[in-house]
This record gives sequence, structure tokens and C-alpha cells, in this order.
Amino acid sequence: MTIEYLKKAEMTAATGEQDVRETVQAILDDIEAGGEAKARDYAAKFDKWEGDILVTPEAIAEASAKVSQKLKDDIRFAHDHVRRFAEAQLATLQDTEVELRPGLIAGHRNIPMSAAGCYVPGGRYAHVASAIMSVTTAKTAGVDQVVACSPAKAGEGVNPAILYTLDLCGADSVLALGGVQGVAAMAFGLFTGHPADILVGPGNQFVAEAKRILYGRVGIDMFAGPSEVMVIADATADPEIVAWDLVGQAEHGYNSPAWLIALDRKLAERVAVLVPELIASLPEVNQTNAAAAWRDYGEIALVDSPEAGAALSDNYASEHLEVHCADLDWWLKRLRNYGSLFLGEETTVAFGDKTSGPNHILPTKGAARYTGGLSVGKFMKTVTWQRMTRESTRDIAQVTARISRLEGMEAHARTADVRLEKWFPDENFDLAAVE
Ligand SMILES: NC(=O)C1=CN([C@@H]2O[C@H](COP(=O)(O)OP(=O)(O)OC[C@H]3O[C@@H](n4cnc5c(N)ncnc54)[C@H](O)[C@@H]3O)[C@@H](O)[C@H]2O)C=CC1
Ligand SMILES: O=C(O)[C@@H](O)CS(=O)(=O)O
Ligand SMILES: [Zn+2]
Repeated sequence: MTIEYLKKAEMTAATGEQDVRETVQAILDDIEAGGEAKARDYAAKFDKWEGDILVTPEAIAEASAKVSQKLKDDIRFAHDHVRRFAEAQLATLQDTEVELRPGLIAGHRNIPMSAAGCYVPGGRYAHVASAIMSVTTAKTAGVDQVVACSPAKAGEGVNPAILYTLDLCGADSVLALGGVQGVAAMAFGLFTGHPADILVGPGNQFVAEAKRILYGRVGIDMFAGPSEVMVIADATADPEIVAWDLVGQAEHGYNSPAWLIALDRKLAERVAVLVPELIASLPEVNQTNAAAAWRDYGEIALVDSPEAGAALSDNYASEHLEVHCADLDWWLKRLRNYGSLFLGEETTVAFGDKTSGPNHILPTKGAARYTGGLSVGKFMKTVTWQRMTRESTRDIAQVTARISRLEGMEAHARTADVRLEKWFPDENFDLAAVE
């Protein structure tokens, strides 16, 4: 198996991690000590926003009135797919119970969390689709209190289309806060009195790191940082479509990796020429983002077999993975590590990002090795229960007492002894530790 890099990235997803960690920890400590006033200070400092933090129903109505009917229809179109996909996933989460031995019944229940905090990014772009992805999924799962936050722009507030969307999807409250201050406010219940049980949603490196640091005190969906795309393409692929799909995600920001694994040299060389040309054709902000991302994080690797391509792809565990190859079924079966998979050139990451249905809040920085993206299951706790008849305790209590004594846990053993004494007074049991 050989891998030849036609373009190798200078930077990896881990570049600059330590600086971000220190910045984020300092802001979190400050807000934990200083509460709402400190959160306001950071909104003023980073986003120049000094207006209301808790968005009022009147402000939401006013913002919604500014959104055109055509855009409302498009948002509803996307929302309908995301909600129906989430409902289909919910239907697969079944409670269960089983009789493990006569009289011993054990089960599990899926219980939605009570409060969720949904981060909706808004620094560079107006992430309307992210609002749909998190809030709709939380509400479909049955979360009672859904608090959303999104950065406000100086003099304008939160983007009107995002406010309309959050309201449509069922957010219970909305905070005009972004970055670490938004994440902290949702975790600590500032402005709403509803501290989040789980924080979800994508964001830049500061947002993703804030969630990571808070994990443990609250649940998080996953590490959903700067967007990544990988395309695996063979000689059957259209180089222009491949190149656009790489550029399509590189525009997210200067630190968004776009990787190509090519099974054909001609295709790889053509894409290498096309990508900078396509980037140059973009509007200025998008061009600046994508050019930096491609320069520092872009890669083109040439491999000599599908197996080598699949193995390399699994190492990267990309957030988004597109396959433009013959025999898509082989790839579907073989690939293991990705946030979301797009099979064939008829689909593309942007379709998934905006409208098609499966969630776009997905693991980055290799987290796809151990988790998938956001789904109703992330808002659920699968908790277990058990009950037993007195008769069934006879065997369980004896084994429990013996294992507990072997472990040196005498009080555990006595909780078994006491039951056997009370419920089977005429019987003798061997309750000593077994060596
Ligand atoms: N993994 C996923 O599923 C997805 C990831 N994304 C990613 O979300 C990100 C969105 O990023 P942005 O546009 O920046 O919006 P954002 O809303 O995530 O971040 C903006 C906030 O960052 C904070 N900030 C900016 N500079 C800072 C600094 N020097 N120190 C501390 N805080 C600072 C500000 O408070 C600002 O409100 C992109 O990286 C995109 O790729 C977007 C959608 C899905
Ligand atoms: O990383 C992601 O999932 C993004 O590509 C989603 S969006 O383009 O911001 O909608
Ligand atoms: Zn995208």
C-alpha cells in the first residue's frame, strides 16, 4: 500500500490548541465568578453587543416579520426533513425489559434530559441551518427547556432568520450571546434560570473548547469544531465537482481542512489545478477563508488501491466524507470512521448541511473514531432498572454475599445476609468468600 502526497498540510486540527485552551479557561472562570454581568462584558468586548441578552418575544416577532415568505418556506422545507429524520431515529430507541432468571426482571428506559443548551454559530456566517439541526432534534427527543444562543451583531442583534428559525423549531428561550460567554451562560443557567443538562451545537475553536472543558459538569454532544471535508475519488469522478466540494467546505474558515484521497493521478492533478482557481472566483470573505484553509490544511493524497484509500480515510476520521467512486456499496460496507457519509456525486456535503435531513452537527478532530453526529439519542439517558421477587433473591443474595466478601466489602455482603435471614429463616447458606 503506497501513499503519495501531491499536497501535504502544514497544519493539523491540533495546531494552536494550547493557546485556545488557556483563553477559554480564563473566560469561563471569569464568568463563573462574575455571572451575568461578566457575560455581558464579554458580549460587548468580542461582539460589540450591548443590547438585551434574553431575546424578548416582541423582538422575535419583529425579526420574523423581516424574513421573506420565500426564505420562510425554504427554512420550513429543511426543518421538515430534519424533524422527520429525527422522528425516525426516535422510533428506533426502544425501552426494553427481560426476565434474566425466574423472578429477576431488568430493563432500560430512554429518558430525555430536562434542559439543553443549543449553540448556533454566527461569527462569520448566519448559520440558520445549525439552528434547525440542534433545536429540532432536542425538541423531537422531548427536552422540556431548550435554550439557544447565537452571537449578536453590533446595532443589529441576532440575525433575524436565525431568530425566526429558532422560534419555528421550538426554542424556549434565546440568548443574544456567542462564543465562550454563550456556552457559559447556557451551562450555568444565566439569564434563564435553566442550567443545561447538555450543551450541543457546533462552533469555532473557542466554542468547541468551552464545551470540552465543561464536559463532566454538563453533558456535551461531542467535539464539533471547525468543519472538515474529505473526498475519496477514483477515475470515474468529475474533477470539477470534486474540486467544488472541497472548496465548498474550505470557505468555513481559515482552519477548515479539505482533504482529497485520489485513486487516479490524472484526477488528482486536475483537482490540484482547479481548487485555487475556484477559490479565486469566490466573493472576498469566502475567498480569504478558503484560500487560507487550502494553503495550510488542504491535502491531496494519491493511493494505489481502494483498500489503501479506506484505511487512510479511517485514520483521518473526517467530519464529512464524500465518496465519488465506482461500487459505492463496497465503500459503505468498508468505511468505519466518519461523522456523515455522502455516497456518490449526486449528493454532497452542502445538501446535508442545509436541507436533506441527517444532522449536520458532526464530530471533528478525529472524534468520529468514537462518536457519530447529533441525533435524538444524544438528548436521552438510557437508564436501567430492576426488580425481583423474594424467591429469586435466594440465589442472587448468596452469590452477592460471597463476591462481596471476596472483595473485602463486608457491608455489601450483609445487605444480602439480612435478606436471606428474614425471608428464608429456616435455611442455611454458605456465605463465606470463595477463594
Ligand atoms: N462541526 C460541525 O458540525 C459544524 C461546525 N461549524 C463550525 O462553526 C464555526 C463557526 O465559527 P464562527 O463563524 O467564528 O462563529 P461562532 O459563533 O462559532 O463564534 C463566534 C464567537 O467567537 C468568539 N470569539 C471570536 N474571537 C475570539 C477570541 N479571540 N477569543 C475568544 N472568543 C472569540 C466571539 O465571542 C464570537 O461571538 C466554523 O469553524 C464552522 O466550521 C459550523 C457548523 C457545523
Ligand atoms: O461542519 C458542518 O457540519 C457544516 O459544514 C455545516 S454548515 O455548512 O455550517 O451548515
Ligand atoms: Zn458546510
